[in-house]
Amino acid sequence: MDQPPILEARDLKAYYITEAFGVRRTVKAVDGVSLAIRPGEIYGIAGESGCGKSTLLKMLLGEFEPPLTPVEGSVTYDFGEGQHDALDMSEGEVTATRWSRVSYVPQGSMHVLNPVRRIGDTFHDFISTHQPMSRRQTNERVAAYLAEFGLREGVLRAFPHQLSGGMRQRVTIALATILSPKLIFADEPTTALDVVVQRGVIQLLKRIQRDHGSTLVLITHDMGVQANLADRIAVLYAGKLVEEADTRTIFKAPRHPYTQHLIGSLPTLEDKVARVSLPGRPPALDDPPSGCRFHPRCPYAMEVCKTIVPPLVTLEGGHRAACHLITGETDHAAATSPALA
Ligand SMILES: Nc1ncnc2c1ncn2[C@@H]1O[C@H](COP(=O)(O)OP(=O)(O)OP(=O)(O)O)[C@@H](O)[C@H]1O
Repeated sequence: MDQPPILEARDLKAYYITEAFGVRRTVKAVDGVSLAIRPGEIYGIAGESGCGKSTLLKMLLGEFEPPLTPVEGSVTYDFGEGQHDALDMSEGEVTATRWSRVSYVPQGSMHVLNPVRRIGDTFHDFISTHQPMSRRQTNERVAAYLAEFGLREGVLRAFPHQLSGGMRQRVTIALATILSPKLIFADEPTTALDVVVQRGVIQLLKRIQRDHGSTLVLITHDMGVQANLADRIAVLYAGKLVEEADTRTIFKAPRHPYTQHLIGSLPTLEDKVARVSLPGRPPALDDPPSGCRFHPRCPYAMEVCKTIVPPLVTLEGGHRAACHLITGETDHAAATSPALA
């Protein structure tokens, strides 16, 4: 029997709700997202900047504060002992869960590494809040763990600014994974690193996921990184999940025009000239386009796309996509199916 999902979001709506000078503004950054992440998989969340990836991450982590407000739906974790509500954890549950069960590799290592503390002190503070340990014990444990990441013991005595960007990112990943969490979120873990260092970080994440048997949720706009790491990919556009499938299907047979665009804009070795990107940008989400939110940029937009939101339909092999081109096809197939005649 299939294991239950380790993380599940059902019809999740999370909006930034602000009020200034009596004017209320609602930014629908996550608008009706449902997804289920299986234990042990690498699940990629893709989409251009402004599509709602970071907002979705905050909700999946259960770490949000006003103006971001959960409006509808649910997020649940299941670590094998039944479901927990991720959006309504007590302070005690947050402390027990964060880092030891659910951890997070943030965008930019400087967010978690205190610039005026040595790396060893940061690790000690961090580990001792979860597991009482002497300074010597933490140093030994951390040195052994850092060695697996190709980092020398001397790193423990260094300040963050004394390390290269790639070393800092490896230290951040070590910090997020030393307690063997079951669920790891990584937010743009390779952005801002050069290509060679990127490759090292990708291999490192793969190895951790394999060795610890953890589940990795990878948030990145970079489809090249998604292709290298993810088992399945969800594509977000303007706060909505527009397509989800295993990585091979996403790259070989994408059904949503937005996914086709994301993949089509990836350079290949055969390219002699730069690829042309799709004009326009994701819309502002306080007043998103009616109907399909992608219709103003879609090369195949039809009348129906301007008014009716396409449903997310399930295709062969659990592939899901939300596009009227597909719904039109399936309606047509149903209408002409001899079984239904
Ligand atoms: N604090 C905020 N108040 C109001 N709107 C916000 C706030 N933070 C983000 N938004 C809006 O929410 C939408 C989704 O933003 P989000 O940062 O989640 O997207 P993203 O895909 O992660 O992009 P990026 O990669 O640039 O972070 C955008 O339209 C953004 O302008």
